[in-house]
Amino acid sequence: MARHLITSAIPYINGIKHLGNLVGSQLPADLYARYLRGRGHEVLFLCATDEHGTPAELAAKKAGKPVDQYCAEMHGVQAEIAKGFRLSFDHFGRSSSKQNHALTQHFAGRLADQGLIREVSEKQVYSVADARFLPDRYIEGTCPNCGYDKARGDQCENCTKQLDPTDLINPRSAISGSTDLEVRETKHLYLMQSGMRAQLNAWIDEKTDWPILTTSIARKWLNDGDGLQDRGITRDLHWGIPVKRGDQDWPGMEGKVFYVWFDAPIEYIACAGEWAEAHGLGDDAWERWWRTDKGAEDVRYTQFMGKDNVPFHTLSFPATILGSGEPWKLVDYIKSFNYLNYDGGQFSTSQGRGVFMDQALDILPPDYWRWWLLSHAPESSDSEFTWENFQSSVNKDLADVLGNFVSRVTKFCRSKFGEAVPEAGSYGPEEEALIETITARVRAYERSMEAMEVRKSAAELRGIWVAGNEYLQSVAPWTVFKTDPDKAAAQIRLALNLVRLYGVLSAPFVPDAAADMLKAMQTEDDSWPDDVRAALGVLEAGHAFTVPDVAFAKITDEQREGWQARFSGVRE
Ligand SMILES: Nc1ncnc2c1ncn2[C@@H]1O[C@H](COP(=O)(O)OP(=O)(O)OP(=O)(O)O)[C@@H](O)[C@H]1O
Ligand SMILES: [Zn+2]
Repeated sequence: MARHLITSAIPYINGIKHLGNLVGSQLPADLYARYLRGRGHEVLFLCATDEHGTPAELAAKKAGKPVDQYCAEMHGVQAEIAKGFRLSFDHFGRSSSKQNHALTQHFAGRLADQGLIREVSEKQVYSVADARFLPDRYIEGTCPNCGYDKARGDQCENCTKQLDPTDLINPRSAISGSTDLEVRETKHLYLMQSGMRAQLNAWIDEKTDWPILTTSIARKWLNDGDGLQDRGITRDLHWGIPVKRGDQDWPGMEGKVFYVWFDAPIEYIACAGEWAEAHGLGDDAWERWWRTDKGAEDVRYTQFMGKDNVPFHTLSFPATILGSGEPWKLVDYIKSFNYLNYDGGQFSTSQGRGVFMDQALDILPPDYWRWWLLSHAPESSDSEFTWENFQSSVNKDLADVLGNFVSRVTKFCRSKFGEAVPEAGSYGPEEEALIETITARVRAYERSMEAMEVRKSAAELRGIWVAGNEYLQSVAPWTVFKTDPDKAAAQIRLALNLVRLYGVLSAPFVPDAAADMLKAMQTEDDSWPDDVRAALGVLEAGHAFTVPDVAFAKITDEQREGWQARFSGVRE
């Protein structure tokens, strides 16, 4: 038994996530966590909401709520939807937790002690009417490039040009509209990442088994142009973690908070602390996952994320950890994803384009989405969601192959032998061949899952389902029954055991259907088939079962067309 720490990129708080976000982080992390638990490993699977920064403040303002209340509510919404998708987090935390406040301040203090923080004096726009500095999105004005009059301080949405707030013509406060603005000096802390370039390069070079997507993005940021740059870790904002040096005040930094990119990954650690607290456990319970001096040497830590998050996880967060000089656990494997696109364009939260997690659950149960998304995960390149593909994959794989197998076997048995595993007959060459095929396929499935090759794992699992169907098709117990009922009984005995096996193997992908299969087989034995032959004998003659309800209804053309129309515009 090994110990696995698994984290998914933490979703930003300002809205409900779309299916791209889901398949790019939380869902494959859940697949892996469920698989490893199924194999008997000890797993701690963590996720949280990423709550600080200007977008959260602005979204709260738009909703007419105080930002802390807005974040608490949105955390509740995201937690509920995560449950709806059966995401099996051991804890779903919040980057605004007291644990993250303390740890973020602790890391900043350590980095300063190690000489890795410097103070920088910058010019920033200050609003006299609002009595505050106005970072990026808080300031609007006319774009110097294209003349668009609602350009933001960080970027013009019209011409996409990256801007500095001081570039804007006729700038005004996005909070009050005031034009009583002036440029003032303000001091910020910078993390001296540039000095850690060689150390980070050497660390990335060790990671020969990481996805190319991960290491190529890391190397680009490390080495392109002037190479990895120092980065500001503080902001002139109200909402965030107050700047402190450990538990001490930081002279000159009064009223400032840490920049969200700095505190968000530290939440991976803090979340373990939240988990321990939620379970009434002490510090040693979470430290044995995170501190190599306190029991975490044998932990394997895997992170899941979309490609835009890779630089922070390969460089900035490791710089924080390594720079602290303390024995914190470093990530062992980063599984990154390309993007899932939506029907000829991109998913977009800001534009409300695509299907969002709450809407998806509104129209179909989680297994349908989980299966399609995972079996089409954007691994080697971007992939695309289309309603046609969704309909045909779900109907073929889940209804025609898996659902049909379960239903045919159980119904046939009920009508010919009754609702218990039949006793007569013995296995012949076809059964032996099937056991061999399934054994080989289960081993291949395990290899793909261990390598976190999501699409390949889905294909292997589908292959295991197909093998059962092909067996049934070729031995045709319904025909055999007429001349040799004992032989048909043996065939059905094996097939019923396959239903249980499918329940065990399919659980990481389609947990609800898997649970239904085990329930119908009236067994709680969900142990992993290390020995497939033995696993196919778990349900002995006489063991009672029930015929499950239709596990997967087919998606009709009418449904598809309706959803296609409903999700073609933008979310209001
Ligand atoms: N279209 C996509 N396909 C796959 N993964 C995605 C996609 N868009 C975002 N992600 C990933 O989803 C995870 C959660 O994203 P986050 O909440 O930070 O939103 P985001 O990256 O700002 O996305 P968006 O801009 O669409 O809201 C991140 O790991 C991100 O890389
Ligand atoms: Zn412009």
